[in-house]
Amino acid sequence: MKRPLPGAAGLAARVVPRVLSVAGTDPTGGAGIQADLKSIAANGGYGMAVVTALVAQNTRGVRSVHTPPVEFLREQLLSVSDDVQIDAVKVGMLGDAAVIAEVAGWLRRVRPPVVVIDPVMVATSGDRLLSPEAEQALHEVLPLAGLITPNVPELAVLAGSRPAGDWDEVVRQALEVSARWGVRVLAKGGHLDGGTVFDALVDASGAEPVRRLQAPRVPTTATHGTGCSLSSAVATWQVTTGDWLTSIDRAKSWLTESLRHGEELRVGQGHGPVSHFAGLWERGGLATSASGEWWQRIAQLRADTVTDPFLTGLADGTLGKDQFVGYLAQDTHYLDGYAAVLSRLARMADDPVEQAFWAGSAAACLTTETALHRAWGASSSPIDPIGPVTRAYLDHLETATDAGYEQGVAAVLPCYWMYADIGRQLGPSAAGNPYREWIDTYQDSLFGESARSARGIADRAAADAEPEVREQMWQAFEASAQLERRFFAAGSPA
Ligand SMILES: Nc1ncnc2c1ncn2[C@@H]1O[C@H](COP(=O)(O)OP(=O)(O)OP(=O)(O)O)[C@@H](O)[C@H]1O
Ligand SMILES: Cc1ncc(COP(=O)(O)O)c(N)n1
Repeated sequence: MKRPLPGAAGLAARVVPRVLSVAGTDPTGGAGIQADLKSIAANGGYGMAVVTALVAQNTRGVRSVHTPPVEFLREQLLSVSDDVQIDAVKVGMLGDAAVIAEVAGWLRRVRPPVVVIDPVMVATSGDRLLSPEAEQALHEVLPLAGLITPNVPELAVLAGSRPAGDWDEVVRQALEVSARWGVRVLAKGGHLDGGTVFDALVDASGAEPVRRLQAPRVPTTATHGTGCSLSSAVATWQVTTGDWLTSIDRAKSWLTESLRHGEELRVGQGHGPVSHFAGLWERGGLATSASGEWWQRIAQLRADTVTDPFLTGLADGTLGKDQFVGYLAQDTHYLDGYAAVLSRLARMADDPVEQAFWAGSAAACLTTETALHRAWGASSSPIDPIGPVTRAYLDHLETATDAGYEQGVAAVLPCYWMYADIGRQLGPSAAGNPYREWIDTYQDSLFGESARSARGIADRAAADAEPEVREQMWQAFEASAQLERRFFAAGSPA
């Protein structure tokens, strides 16, 4: 079953896959359950974990393994499945035959929609994580998977052969394993040499049995837990994409990026972990978005604004012409004053990009928007006197900007953002709507882009501001949002 892609659903909330890792532990956080939880989160999922074995290990090797009684494993598995709807399961270290039997029984009963099994046998350090007697017991669990992800030595054990020396042999063994166990195989080539790492998705019963993937080999010692991290990422993606090759491709792009940053973590003296969130940190930073929080806090006000009779009348074209012209006259006063404040911000900004943005916005106010007003017969130097709400709004913008650049930036933001949001919510206007041009101006993608830039500037200013100034920014933002709402209400049909 396909679920909508995260982020692709427009206004709908993003679907967060609920992914369970059934695996062993690594107290240094690079492999096993600790890596799985990071990988699931980094790939957009909600991670859960059932521990099969407690492993005293670090980046250099394994000291000892403690396996809790299988009754307790059963309790953990049932605690999750009795309460939570599980979208995907990743199975890692199983350790011994009794654990394999327990997990296989649970999988047969619960039948999670996505199951990825990483047949963990030996750690990167060379230590065994599956007793040799238990290799046979894997027969019971592997066919329950949608995908298994052996590395070169694990594939050889499953194929009953010697470890493959080259890529063709890896693919031959993967075909054999896929046919014998009736399961899809992601054969991983990380253990082979060469500047490119190969992996192959092999399904002996498929129309295209072998699909190859390749990626540049990252020159790094930080490869501890790559297998764990990859299989969890694939399980997470499979919930939303519904296509194994796409899921593997996305997981691998993320893993390659995470491998590139692993050594920066400086964890341990052996094979260190990959940096699961490096890409996210780089793209999103660590700062929370102040504007995002402010936007949430004015949710009710925004809802009241879009349902104001003035705006609903505009949207369906039933608003009286006089009312609209009266509104435009006030808006012309407003835009004059707003452009003056934006020009002040351009002079106050330290950053040349911000200076140019405010100056460009001021110019756009005076040209594009006043042209729209003129087309509607409202004079560019209106005769209608300035109304009390317009006066109050402009006074507020000036006062906020007197207090400082940060406060001024926060005060001008609602005009960008609420208009862009209103334009988006009103949707494409009907062909016969007399107010079509006005609505379309605010739906323009350039307007949305300006709103995003203004937001970015406000967030940067807030991130660097002292708490007291940040609080004043919020107050300036909220007061402007209130005045936006009152501005529309002033134009509403009596
Ligand atoms: N140096 C590297 N550069 C880029 N990709 C790599 C590198 N090492 C491993 N990979 C990729 O990481 C994934 C896991 O590969 P590998 O064959 O090492 O599995 P594994 O042995 O189970 O991992 P682990 O190191 O956790 O035991 C594969 O997709 C592989 O292509
Ligand atoms: C609990 C546990 N599970 C799996 C691995 C394999 O990971 P790697 O081969 O990268 O060390 C591990 N070391 N520990």
